[in-house]
Amino acid sequence: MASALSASEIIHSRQAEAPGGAAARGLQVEVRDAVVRFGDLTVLRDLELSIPAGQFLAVVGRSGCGKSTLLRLLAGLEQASRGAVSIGGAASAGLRSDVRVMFQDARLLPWKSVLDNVRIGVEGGDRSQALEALELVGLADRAKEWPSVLSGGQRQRVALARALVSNPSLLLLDEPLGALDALTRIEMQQLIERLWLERRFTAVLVTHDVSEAVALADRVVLVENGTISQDITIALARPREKDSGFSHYESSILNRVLGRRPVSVNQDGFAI
Ligand SMILES: Nc1ncnc2c1ncn2[C@@H]1O[C@H](COP(=O)(O)OP(=O)(O)OP(=O)(O)O)[C@@H](O)[C@H]1O
Repeated sequence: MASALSASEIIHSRQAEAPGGAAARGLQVEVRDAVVRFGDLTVLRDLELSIPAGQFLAVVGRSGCGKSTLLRLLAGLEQASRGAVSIGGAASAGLRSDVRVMFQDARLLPWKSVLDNVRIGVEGGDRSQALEALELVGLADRAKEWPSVLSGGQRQRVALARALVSNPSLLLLDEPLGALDALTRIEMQQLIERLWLERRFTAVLVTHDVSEAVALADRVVLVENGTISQDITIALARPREKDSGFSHYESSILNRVLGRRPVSVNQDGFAI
């Protein structure tokens, strides 16, 4: 789980460059030979990762393997003690205005209305842009209310609106749906996929849920022993149907996360 952040870390004050409100182009991300240490603990080691612009990447792995640390490294919230991170061709140097992060808890400011929470995400607190973003997530009619009267799923929609209001080029998602019930989770997955298809930002999703990774990602990487041990392309049409192709990816990735030998079935239908 990501450690607590200050409000200024979560909320970037400048708007991404998106002339005329045009869809932001996704940013290419490169991580080269990265090492992240906390004291004596080496969490990421010799990590190599290249994410093409506009790709939807999911990061899976056992609890504590370093998924959130990798995401924080991409966000500029963590520094590599060795190696390099570049975002859109520029060496990473802390938080950027065109990179946004969404966490498992919505982190809304309770003393601000829903609309004002979204306005925080855009330069000058532009009201109409914030309202548009709330419309995108289906909550424009709740703009004047307090976050406390919203459901958990609605609060995450507001957090998504705040993350997307400035049209970011890289969206980093740290278990954003982890606390939601199954149905709300599926609805949110569909919403995130729709917005990604419309805007084509680069997306990196950290999740414990292999099914969610297969439902959303073009590619799934498995973090193990501080580095990327598996890199799987999900060659399924969108929107994803939960058919046999989906189940194949789901069970194959789950087996790899658990370190299990893949199960084969013989001609009589028995597992071997
Ligand atoms: N700021 C920090 N200081 C010290 N140790 C840290 C810090 N941040 C993370 N760690 C440690 O690094 C390791 C990886 O943490 P991280 O949160 O990246 O794992 P994770 O894979 O996201 O875990 P989970 O799936 O449980 O959320 C853990 O052992 C954690 O305790």
